Amino acid sequence: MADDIIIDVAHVSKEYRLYARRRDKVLEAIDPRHRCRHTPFPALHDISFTVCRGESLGIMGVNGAGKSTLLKLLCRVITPTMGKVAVNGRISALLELGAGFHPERTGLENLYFQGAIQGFSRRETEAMIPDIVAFADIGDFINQPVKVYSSGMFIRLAFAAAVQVKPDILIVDEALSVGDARFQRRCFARIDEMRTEGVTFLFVSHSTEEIVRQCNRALLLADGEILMDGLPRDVANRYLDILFGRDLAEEAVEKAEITTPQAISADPALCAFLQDSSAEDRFAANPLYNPYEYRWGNGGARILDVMLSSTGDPLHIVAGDTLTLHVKALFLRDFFRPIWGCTIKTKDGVTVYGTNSEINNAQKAGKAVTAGAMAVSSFAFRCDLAPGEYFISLGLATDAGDNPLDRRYDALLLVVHGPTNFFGLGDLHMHIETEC
Ligand SMILES: Nc1ncnc2c1ncn2[C@@H]1O[C@H](COP(=O)(O)OP(=O)(O)OP(=O)(O)O)[C@@H](O)[C@H]1O
Repeated sequence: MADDIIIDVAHVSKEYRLYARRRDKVLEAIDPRHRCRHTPFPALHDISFTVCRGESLGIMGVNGAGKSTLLKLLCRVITPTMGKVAVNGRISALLELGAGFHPERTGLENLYFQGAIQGFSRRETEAMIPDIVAFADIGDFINQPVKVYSSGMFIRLAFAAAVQVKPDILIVDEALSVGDARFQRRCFARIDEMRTEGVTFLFVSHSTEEIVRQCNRALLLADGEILMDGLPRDVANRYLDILFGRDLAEEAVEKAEITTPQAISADPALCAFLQDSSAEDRFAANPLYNPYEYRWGNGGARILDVMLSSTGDPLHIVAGDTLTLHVKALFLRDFFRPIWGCTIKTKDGVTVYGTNSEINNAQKAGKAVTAGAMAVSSFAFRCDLAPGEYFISLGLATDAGDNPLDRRYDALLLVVHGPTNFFGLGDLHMHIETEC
């Protein structure tokens, strides 16, 4: 294995055995005449990838895709049916909640026990314990049997122990999500420190945003195979695609009899925008357009065009300008209450703000439409963002629980210029007063 490769998974398959009845498993184990009383279930099929030292790899996939199986193979909790897993370093894993903790033993006793399992002497474990206890911050519960812990306490202790043993590879499953927000923030801050120290990080999460934020590479698993290996944002988009489908109905556009909105405006550019009844997609001609947008939806409607107006110069947006995004869509079916949405994210995927006509109580935006209707919704806001680059996503959905009609993720790039008198992402217009 090359020096910088810390994990090498080569043609790995994992087959579980499913038994119709519990006694079949026992019979199979003890009696050679009953050797085949199971149905094989392939959880992973011919998986190959390598991870380099210092990489942060996110793993996504729907329930049952094989994520936990893969992590268990890496941690040697289970062995592959075929193929080879090579790991070149110490792994610390936070897999299933409290895995490895004995319920009848106290937190402290479990720490000594785990230390011994990991190959530390009692003295070494003793030296680590004050830091573990301080990080876990569960007070006197450290002396209580872990069976009385809440799931949050469990994960606090498990995480504190996992990071204290100075691993080369830290593996975190969904487990962290049971910790409260403050603890999660401390965990991710600690993970950040470890990553800058060169620790390799493997992270399974259903939160695409968290993976985009924490990882520099991502794998997408589907039905036990690697469907995609790439940049977290691209992989996250593909994952959302699997979750919600992507079947825009091109032919329906041709069939629709189009009616344009009646709105008029004093602004000639806006007037032209409103009256344009073409069913053509005009995004590519917009100066804000991001050609790497990710689009998906069930084709019930199409977001065709967008126009940005501003109290300042729409081509040079300055923090504090009031902006309006006019979004035009063509509906290809009747909808009782379409929901128009808009989200603003940083370039690395952190949502700064998102809303839609439903939660925003914008009754007029959500009024019924018939097939062939073109409608324009406007999203007006004061752009109190820090100078920087942001992606705007637009979406149309219904409250009927179907897939979104059309979603255009990161469709526009908004560049905000300064100056400002704050730091952070958004201007809260803080007022500072001092009395002496
Ligand atoms: N011990 C087992 N015996 C039989 N089948 C199993 C076993 N463990 C997992 N499986 C099956 O293997 C498949 C992959 O499971 P795995 O837990 O790896 O998926 P996952 O992607 O982690 O899912 P989730 O997001 O729900 O945690 C699933 O269909 C699951 O039912």
